[in-house]
Amino acid sequence: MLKWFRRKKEEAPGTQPERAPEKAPLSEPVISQPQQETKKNLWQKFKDGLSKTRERLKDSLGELFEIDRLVDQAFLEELEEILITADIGIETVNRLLEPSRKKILTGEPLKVSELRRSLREEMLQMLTVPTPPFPPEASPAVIFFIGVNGVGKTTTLAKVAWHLKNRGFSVLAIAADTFRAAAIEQLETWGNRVGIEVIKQAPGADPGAVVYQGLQAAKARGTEVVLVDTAGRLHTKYNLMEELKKMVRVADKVIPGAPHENILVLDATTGQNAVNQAKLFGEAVKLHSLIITKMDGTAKGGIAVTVAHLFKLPIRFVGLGEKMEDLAPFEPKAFVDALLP
Ligand SMILES: Nc1nc2c(ncn2[C@@H]2O[C@H](COP(=O)(O)OP(=O)(O)OP(=O)(O)O)[C@@H](O)[C@H]2O)c(=O)[nH]1
Repeated sequence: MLKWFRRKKEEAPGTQPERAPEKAPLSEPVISQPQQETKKNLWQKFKDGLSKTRERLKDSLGELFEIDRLVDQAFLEELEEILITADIGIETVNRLLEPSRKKILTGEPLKVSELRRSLREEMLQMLTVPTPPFPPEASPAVIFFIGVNGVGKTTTLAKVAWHLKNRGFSVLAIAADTFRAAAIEQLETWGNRVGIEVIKQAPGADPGAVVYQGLQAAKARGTEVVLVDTAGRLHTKYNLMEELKKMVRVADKVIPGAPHENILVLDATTGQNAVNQAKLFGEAVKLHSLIITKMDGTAKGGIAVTVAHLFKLPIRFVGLGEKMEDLAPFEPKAFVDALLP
């Protein structure tokens, strides 16, 4: 749990700063005592946040796994059903149980304890996707927050900004959801709370123009990380995707290679809908990673396994509440341990 975010280069011993620290906090150690405490709390939060999903799985799986007998077809079917109720999609469940099913089909004896081990291994493997450093190693690192309305994009952007700021990065946010006036206001409120600058224009302005202005500002100020809040709803799906593509083009024009990370934000409570959203946005722009929000309020946490499996994208963080500190880095092993009995 120690490597949430990559360390700032200037804080690594023996390396020269890329840029002189601008403010006092930048010279402070990355992990101070209170932050260690926060980490411990977050670790607990991560487990607590998954409790609804765990309870759903644990009770039924616990019962099923209780006696270490030989597994048969009926057992597999029951297991399949239980996994599906935690919102692990059918395709993913099939993949998770494939090695066990093969054994049964070929008449090879398979004990419950072996199946349990295999399920754990398969799930862990599915969730272990190569995860590049965060924030990306570019200066400024430009990160787009993408997703449909209400999934928690703005809140999550603020949480990430808060964590980055605590780790000494200079951060700027761009309010590129100009479709809804309230979205701009919401980001501004969060910006004040977190203590970061928010670049905005009037509601209805061209989001590409806001991105352009924001990135120019970041370049001029030497900001290290730029977080871009994008729209989740427009008049039509076509417009939404075209607008997103345009913002990407603008970003790349101002800072070649930007955006360096497009994070798709998904709401765990929407279950399988998340799969359609990932498909839709993935068709429009390259997605680099996922953040799954509202894990605290759902028994559908299994959706994390499904999206990681289907889209082979790393899950950066999970949202565990509405406050700034309610964001935890996603740890595949901890997730599997917390979920399976
Ligand atoms: N319980 C819980 N609530 C969350 C979490 N993340 C966000 N929320 C809440 O979800 C609601 C929607 O969050 P927003 O950040 O406004 O979502 P958005 O995707 O930016 O939505 P638009 O601005 O409408 O596009 C808010 O009430 C948040 O407080 C989370 O991890 N857990």
